Amino acid sequence: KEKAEITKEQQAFMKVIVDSYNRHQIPQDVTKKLLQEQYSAEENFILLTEMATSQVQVLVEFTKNIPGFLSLDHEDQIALLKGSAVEAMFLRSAQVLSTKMPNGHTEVLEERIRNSGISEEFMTPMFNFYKSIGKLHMVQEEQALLTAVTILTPDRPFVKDHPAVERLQEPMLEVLRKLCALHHPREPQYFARLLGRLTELRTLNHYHTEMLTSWRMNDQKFTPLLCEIWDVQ
Ligand SMILES: N#Cc1ccccc1NC(=O)[C@H](C1CCCCC1)n1c(-c2ccc(Cl)cc2)nc2cc(F)c(F)cc21
Repeated sequence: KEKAEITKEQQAFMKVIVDSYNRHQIPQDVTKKLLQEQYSAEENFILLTEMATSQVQVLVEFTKNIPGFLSLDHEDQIALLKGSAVEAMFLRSAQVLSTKMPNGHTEVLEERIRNSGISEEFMTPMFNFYKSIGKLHMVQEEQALLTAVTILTPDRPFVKDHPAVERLQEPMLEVLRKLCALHHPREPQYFARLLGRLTELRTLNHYHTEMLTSWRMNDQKFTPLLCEIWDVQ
């Protein structure tokens, strides 16, 4: 019995994460802009760097609210942020695309992204991921916790104190497991499928530098923050 129930302290813990996730939302202006008109590859790239830059700032604020994160070794805090920023961006983008929109909007949005300037070869892996996230119909709490679980991945490059990160990730995974059972009672494998998406997310990590440098335009410009976070320039 007690295995399934979300305890009082887990509820409080989850509230901190979900409130912070909701508070640190980028206004959905990216979808409004993309739905308004088809931009050139140059304009889309600038929009991407703007969105990605504010996404990193939002990610830092969200991460600071994860209970225990600020008591980690400072260099490990940086390593976790650097290691998860791209995945958090694709996870956020997938969640934006899987948001319920008026009829036809999702198709237009997809079309605009397909023609945004990204090289053809990356479309399939990217949209496969977006589709697989969409099919999960995650509730907001699951989205927030999945993002937190992604950030607190112990085996990121340069993380020194793995056990300390695992100790933070474990309670997160426990609450997420209970949430999945609660919101998807008829899908006992839902939690496992959710975590499987994190593996797919890592493969996108692998593509992202090429996605940016092969954007259909010459000499892409990056903000200093993105040069830090993305392995570019
Ligand atoms: N960055 C970022 C970010 C942060 C918060 C919310 C959405 C974000 N995504 C974005 O802005 C980009 C836009 C930027 C303009 C040109 C077309 C893509 N994006 C990406 C996409 C991110 C990266 C890389 Cl290499 C390729 C694609 N997949 C999207 C899916 C969506 F449904 C969506 F609306 C936007 C999406």
